Amino acid sequence: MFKVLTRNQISVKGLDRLPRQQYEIASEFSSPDAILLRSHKLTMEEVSPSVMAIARAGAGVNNIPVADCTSRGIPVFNTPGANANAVKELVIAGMTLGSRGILNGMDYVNTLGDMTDGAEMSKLLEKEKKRFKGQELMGKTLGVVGLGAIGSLVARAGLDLGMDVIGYDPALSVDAAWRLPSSVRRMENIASLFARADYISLHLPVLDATRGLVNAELLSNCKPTLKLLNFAREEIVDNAAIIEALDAGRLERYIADFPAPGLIGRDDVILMPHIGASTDEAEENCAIMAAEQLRDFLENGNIKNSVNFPALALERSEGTRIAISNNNVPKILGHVLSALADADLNVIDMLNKSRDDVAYNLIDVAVAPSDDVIARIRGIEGVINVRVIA
Ligand SMILES: NC(=O)c1ccc[n+]([C@@H]2O[C@H](COP(=O)([O-])OP(=O)(O)OC[C@H]3O[C@@H](n4cnc5c(N)ncnc54)[C@H](O)[C@@H]3O)[C@@H](O)[C@H]2O)c1
Ligand SMILES: O=C(O)CC[C@@H](O)C(=O)O
Repeated sequence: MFKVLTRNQISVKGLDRLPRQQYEIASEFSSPDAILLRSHKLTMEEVSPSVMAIARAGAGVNNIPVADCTSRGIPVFNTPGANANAVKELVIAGMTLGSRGILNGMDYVNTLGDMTDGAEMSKLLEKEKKRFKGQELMGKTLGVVGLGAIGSLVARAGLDLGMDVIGYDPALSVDAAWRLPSSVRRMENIASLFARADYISLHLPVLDATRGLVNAELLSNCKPTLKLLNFAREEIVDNAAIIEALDAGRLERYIADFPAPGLIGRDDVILMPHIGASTDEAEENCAIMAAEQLRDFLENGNIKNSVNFPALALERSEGTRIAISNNNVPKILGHVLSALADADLNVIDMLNKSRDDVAYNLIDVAVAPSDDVIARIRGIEGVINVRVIA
């Protein structure tokens, strides 16, 4: 029986992918095998020694101490693309909310609740509506920073709305480049994008390199009519610089999924309570993907969509599987294979891959290894953890 500790509300459709005959799921366990979470800020103190894997039902993993997990040999999974459409749709809403007097107009209408004369109301609305005039998106330039799962959908939506779309992504994967419409013009640097765009939408992860990326310098070189949308993460923008640019008339509007003190209550700021991925569909997609990835790891040792371990999948063969994480240095696999050979254990199939400082191996042996062999493998210098999968 595997024990899966949940943090946050995880869609039942996802949890149903973990059959209850094999999985216990609860929000309290003293020794869980895995953790399944969303935005909960996880600390290493919460990751007991029994934890073998952590799955994030979502894209961003900045709430998980990934480097510490790597050094403990714990793969961290996420669900790339599973909530991308939900975010894209909210970005489109953000662009229209930022361009038209929709929110103020609705607020105004709600002040008329005491009027009883419909004809009088129509007359008044026709007179007042000029206060809520806005601009169209068609023909404007949309800059997309980060052209991955969400950014590429936003870029495509911009084109569909008749916008010129420019993009910046210094680490674009080959797959993401293939997904991108050819009419999206790639900018050499983020400053060029900021200088040209009427709307900018951020879709990049928080990393050391992206923390505070949108700062006073970038905002000093944009159009004063710029509408900046942040549905990525709060940490990517310098909120003080945003407020300063708005106050100085160097930025027209900030539309974000991350409220913070100082931003709330301003006419030129539209804030949402981190609801980019809050749709039935996205929550289900993320939970299903996270649960399936977790299950394949726990039952077979396979790894898909990990942010710190290599992707690796080996068909199950007869025999017993041994999963080994080790430091990515030479000779460790050789020592492991010697330990197996010395115990007369025949290797049926195996796969070994590395990513940065960590290597991961799946080795299928004909006969179940003894505790002594496993102890010997565990004792090899550089081996992080060893798991026998029946
Ligand atoms: N508001 C929400 O609820 C919500 C929902 C989903 C994702 N997100 C956030 O959006 C981010 C992006 O999600 P995704 O699914 O598109 O991820 P993704 O991994 O598919 O795409 C991220 C892209 O950002 C690029 N990138 C990295 N560093 C960059 C830099 N310095 N400048 C420009 N681009 C850079 C990467 O190369 C990649 O193509 C997530 O990391 C998460 O923080 C927020
Ligand atoms: O789980 C959520 O609601 C937010 C998820 C989102 O921020 C993400 O990074 O995928």
